[in-house]
Amino acid sequence: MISINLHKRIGGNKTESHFQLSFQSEDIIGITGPSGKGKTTFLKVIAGLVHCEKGEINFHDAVWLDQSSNIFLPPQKRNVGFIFQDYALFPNMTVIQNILFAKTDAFGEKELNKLIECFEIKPLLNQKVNTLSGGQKQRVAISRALVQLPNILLMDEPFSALDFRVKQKVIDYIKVYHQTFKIPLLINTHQIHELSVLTDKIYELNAEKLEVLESKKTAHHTGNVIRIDRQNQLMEVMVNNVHYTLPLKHNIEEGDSIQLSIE
Ligand SMILES: Nc1ncnc2c1ncn2[C@@H]1O[C@H](COP(=O)(O)OP(=O)(O)OP(=O)(O)O)[C@@H](O)[C@H]1O
Repeated sequence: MISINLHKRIGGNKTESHFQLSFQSEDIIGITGPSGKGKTTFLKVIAGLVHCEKGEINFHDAVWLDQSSNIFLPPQKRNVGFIFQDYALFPNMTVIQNILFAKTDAFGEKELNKLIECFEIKPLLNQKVNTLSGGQKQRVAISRALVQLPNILLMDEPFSALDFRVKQKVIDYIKVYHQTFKIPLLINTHQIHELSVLTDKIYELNAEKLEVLESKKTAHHTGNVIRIDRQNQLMEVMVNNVHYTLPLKHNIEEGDSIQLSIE
């Protein structure tokens, strides 16, 4: 069990925001909410990059943070994978140098080749990162975090620069990666439909606290099919103002209502 309980003043706020959640290694957690409420800041506190006013982080049996006992495990000992909004790649290194810098031996060559293939970065491997487009940089940043096999993967708007087709491939890869390595994922995004295809639970950081927005374990709804992508055999379904991207079912047309049970 991973339990996080943090209090921090965000921006110039006088009151502290409260960020509290618990989850298992098998979980993928989504966090959404209005801009500037502190989603990125709280991810940085979990990584140990930013301090908070008050709080505890228990990672299974290890205490990463306990302000009341002056316990603060430094970032390098937490082995956190962080995908930053601005990618934070080494600009003068090539793509493969960036990836190999982070890669752990436990992430084998075969797995690396599969990732390179799936993320479509093979032609870019020997290019300097500062010559890449935003979407290409983002794929490298995700790759670099994945090959690290971190204790937890913190992803800040990880798919924002990817086109629809590549995004589906990356999301599918991450689902399998998560099932294989059982690394918990915390994903910040405004693109809530991206979260819905991946996450077990979605929280919203709003009004200075974190609230459950959706839990897949209880989601059984009627949805409207708002878009069909026949090329990739996907359909976009809207349920209670949340978008889901799902495999296309037979005989479904745009505008249809369908029953959606998500486990
Ligand atoms: N390095 C910094 N120095 C000072 N203030 C900062 C810094 N980074 C962020 N802030 C402030 O902290 C507040 C929260 O920012 P944060 O990036 O955590 O919000 P967010 O919810 O992730 O926003 P977004 O959804 O736009 O990414 C904002 O008011 C921002 O101006």
